[in-house]
Order: sequence, then structure tokens, then C-alpha cells
Amino acid sequence: MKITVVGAGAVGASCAEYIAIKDFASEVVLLDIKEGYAEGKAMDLMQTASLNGFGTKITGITNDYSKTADSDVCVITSGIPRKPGMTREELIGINAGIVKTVSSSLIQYSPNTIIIVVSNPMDTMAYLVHKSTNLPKHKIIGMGGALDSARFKYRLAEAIGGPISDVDGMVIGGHSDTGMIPLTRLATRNGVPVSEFLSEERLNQVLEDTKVGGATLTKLLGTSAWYAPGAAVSAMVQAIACDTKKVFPCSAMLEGEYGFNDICLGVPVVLGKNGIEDIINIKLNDAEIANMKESADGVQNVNELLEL
Ligand SMILES: NC(=O)c1ccc[n+]([C@@H]2O[C@H](COP(=O)([O-])OP(=O)(O)OC[C@H]3O[C@@H](n4cnc5c(N)ncnc54)[C@H](O)[C@@H]3O)[C@@H](O)[C@H]2O)c1
Ligand SMILES: O=C(O)C[C@H](O)C(=O)O
Repeated sequence: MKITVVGAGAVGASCAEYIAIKDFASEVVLLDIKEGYAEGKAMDLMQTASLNGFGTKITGITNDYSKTADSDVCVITSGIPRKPGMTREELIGINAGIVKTVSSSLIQYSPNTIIIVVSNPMDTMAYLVHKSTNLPKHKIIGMGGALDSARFKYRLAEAIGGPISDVDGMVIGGHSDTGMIPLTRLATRNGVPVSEFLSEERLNQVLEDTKVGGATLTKLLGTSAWYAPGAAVSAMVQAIACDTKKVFPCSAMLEGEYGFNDICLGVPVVLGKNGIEDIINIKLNDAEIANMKESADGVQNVNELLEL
């Protein structure tokens, strides 16, 4: 299994590290436009192999896409991250050009690959990859919901005062400060609805903290987060590489699902060796449907800024 990660910055390197540590891929190629940068990150990571006990070979490349040939999965993290006070949507001007060029270069050498889009504004960048490549829709997957759901579980466990491993929950909708929809109604602590343990007010606080999870970290770090994003991508890559059929909320191109068309939005999907193997249509209540509509409108407004 050959995985290419474009962008050897904070998220790309973290993603490569987690993939290697989980030891399910034979090869990870890290590619960056900055001369020598991916080579340096790859060498540093390879020097952890004997310490962390993995056999994955990580190589670093400066912009030579021929070295990415025949990748099974390609991850796009190239582009600029936001600074405190910015929204993800403000990154579109620079990142759209980068994502468009990178995706067509990847496909030139790996025409059958599966692409995971990470660069922000992610739902719009995933849409752009759909519109600018001829890959089938199940092979283009946006990463947002896996990360947002991990943050939701962190906040739920914190509020409950129990272990994160005991809580389950999912965030659907757009990967934006206002568009995320943490499904509090369906979240559980070991199968018991979380509303049994938390007041409505506390649950609303969990919801709000989850939605601004990325902005909170950006304010603390001065740039956006990388550990949980890298872990979220690596979990998705593992589900594809090992054909686990695990369910993650991912940004998928919708063709009628949830009542939407021609938009990439976060919905629960089954991930396996073919990429998105199924989109799960969960029954939402009226308030959740209204939130999805509002979230989709927000993503649509950003999509309209693209020059397709
Ligand atoms: N979807 C998500 O959940 C999620 C999570 C975290 C970060 N992000 C996004 O991921 C992107 C990367 O974040 P980061 O913190 O790793 O940024 P970073 O600045 O640390 O790394 C980005 C890397 O991309 C490289 N790059 C730029 N243009 C390139 C090109 N044309 N070809 C190859 N490489 C190129 C840069 O040289 C840099 O090393 C940002 O857009 C950020 O908003 C998304
Ligand atoms: O918040 C950001 O800008 C980066 C990323 O989308 C995140 O949620 O961490």
C-alpha cells in the first residue's frame, strides 16, 4: 500500500507519522513544494522507526510527482492554514489554486488513486477536486467530520467526567465554525443517551465548544492544529488501506442524499478499499434538517467563489 501525502507541513507530517506508527502501509511519500523540506521531515521521521517500531518506508520529495506514481491513496494537505481571528473560508483565494494544481498532478501519475482532501476551506476544496478531475465520486473524500467528532467526544467526556473511550458521537455538516452539526441527540455514554448525564445547558456548551474547536486551538497555537487532524486523516487512510468498513462522517459529493445535490458536505459514510462505499442516510429531526440546510447554504456560498 503506497500513500502519498502532499504538504509536509504540520498536518502532512503528523499524518505521515501516525500512518507509520500504525504500521499498515509499506510506503509513505511526503511531497512539498519547499526545497528539501519533505526530505528533511521524512528523514527525521525515519529516524524514529527503530524507536517507535515501524517498518513503513517514508520518503521525502520536492515537487517531483513521478515519485508518487501508483499511489493507492493521496492526501492533500498543501496550502496555507488560518491565523487567529480568521475563518477557514478566507483561505480560498490561495488554497483553491494550490489544490487544483496538486490534484491534477497527482492523478497524472496515479489515475486510480483515492484522494483525501484536508486543505481548507475543506468542503469547497473537495468540491473543487470533484469538478477539476475525472475521478469517480466515491474516490474523493473530504476530512473534517472525523476530526470534529473526535473533538466532540473529547468535550463530551470532559463534561461527563468519564473516559473518552466511553462516549460516542458524531458531527455532520460543513467543516466550518458555524456549519458543524454535533448530533447531541444521538451521542451516548456506553449506549446511554448523554442527556441522562448532562443538563441541556451543559450539552449546549459542549456543542458550542465543539463547533469552535479549530478556532480555539488556532488562538492558542497561533496557527491551526495538527495532531488531531493528522490522527483523523491516518484513521481514514487505515480504514481504506485495511478495508475495515468503519463509519466516519466525511465530506462526500451528494446526489440526492439528505436532499442535497452537487455539493460536498459532511455525512456518515462507510470507508473501505473503494473509498466511500456507502453514504448512510440517518433520520434527522426537523431542527437537525434545518441545521443541515443552513450548513449546506454556507458551503454553497463559498463554492460559488470558485472559478471552475
Ligand atoms: N480539514 C481539516 O480538518 C483540517 C485540519 C487541519 C488543517 N487543515 C488545513 O490543512 C492545510 C495545511 O495546514 P498545515 O497546518 O499543515 O499548514 P503548513 O503551513 O504547516 O503546511 C502546509 C504545507 O503545504 C506546502 N505547500 C504549499 N503549496 C504547495 C504546493 N503547491 N505543493 C506542495 N506543497 C505545497 C507548504 O510548503 C507547507 O509545507 C491548511 O489549509 C489548513 O487549514 C484542515
Ligand atoms: O481550524 C482550522 O483552521 C484547521 C482545521 O480545519 C481544524 O479544524 O483544526
